[in-house]
Amino acid sequence: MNSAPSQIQPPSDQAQTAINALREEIDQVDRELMSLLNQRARLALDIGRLKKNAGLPVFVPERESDLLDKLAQGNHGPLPNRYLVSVFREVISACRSVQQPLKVAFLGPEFTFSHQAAVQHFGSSCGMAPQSGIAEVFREVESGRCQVGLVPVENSGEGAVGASLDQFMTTQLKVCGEVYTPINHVLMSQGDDLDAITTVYSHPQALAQCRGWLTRNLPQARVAEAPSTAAAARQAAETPGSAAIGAVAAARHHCLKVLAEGIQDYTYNTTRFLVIGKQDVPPCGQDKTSIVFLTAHRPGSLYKALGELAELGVNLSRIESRPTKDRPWEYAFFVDLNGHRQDPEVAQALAALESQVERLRVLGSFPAGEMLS
Ligand SMILES: O=C(O)C(=O)C[C@]1(C(=O)O)C=C[C@@H](O)C=C1
Repeated sequence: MNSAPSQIQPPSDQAQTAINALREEIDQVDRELMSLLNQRARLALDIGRLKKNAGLPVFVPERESDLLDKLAQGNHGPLPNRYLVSVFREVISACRSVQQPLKVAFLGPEFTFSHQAAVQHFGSSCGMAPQSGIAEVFREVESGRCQVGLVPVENSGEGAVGASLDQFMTTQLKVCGEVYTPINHVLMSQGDDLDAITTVYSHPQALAQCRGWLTRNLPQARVAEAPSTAAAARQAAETPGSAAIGAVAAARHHCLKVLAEGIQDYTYNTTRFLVIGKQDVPPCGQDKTSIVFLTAHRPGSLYKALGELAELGVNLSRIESRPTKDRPWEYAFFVDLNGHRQDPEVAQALAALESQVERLRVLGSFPAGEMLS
């Protein structure tokens, strides 16, 4: 894999002069941006003082979502919306932090895809609080030690994350956001020779997602399960002749070489996370609502329940069943629907649904996440 360093020819004097002139213009733009960013931070500080006096939370998901939507709609390039939105997420993150740093609980350790999702959504000017399990993420937010948490709820290939659904059955926390994170697995190692790799470490789910690639490209290697993709990266950094599968951030953190990227068997491999917190989020116009309900053990009860939503033209984006645990062979149904609980047709549908089911809880209405690919 070693290739000779390419010979970079020095630019002509004319090209160098033009580059220098453009760099001076960039310096000027950067000075203006800095001044504007500080002006924006001062405005955020003013808002922060007013919110504090009124007892309002620093984090306002619907405003952040609306602001990013408006910027994306008004953007005429050349920066693609994806890049523009991630720059502004960082700007908002910094302006939020000058008011009060947000503490985010997520399923740790650092440099896993959950960590990546937390940074993607909240920006890097936050206190990141990695937890040892999904239940611990809920406890951190319930106790107030963290204002928000982020938990995985489903993967495009592997389906539902049961441990998160179980927590939603009993918690009083609300869903206040949604994040889609592309899971782009890389193979990382100290060396750069694929043939010399004898062991590949990773989390069982990551190994399962890359099984086909491993069979084709590393038939000689044994696979070894690790508690997380980040732990696998650490193990690869400590074990010569081994490799790990995980996020590129873990490779960077452990100074490992990325030998192959996007090695998951299905190119569309995305995990959906939910943001949990204590606040009710008002509508932003692009909302979803998560609910959970139990139906009576009678023929047609689920059919009737869903019929109420269909009658009012409410679109469902997901339905999932999960054993209730307290009564054997009884199930809770998790449904996500388009719209906010305050939208008249959603409010009407939820009231009608309530009359058909044994127990209904609205987990929260929140700005719909953007599906990145
Ligand atoms: O609008 C607010 O409430 C702000 O505090 C400003 C701001 C921003 O930077 O735009 C920061 C944090 C909030 O979550 C939403 C928006």
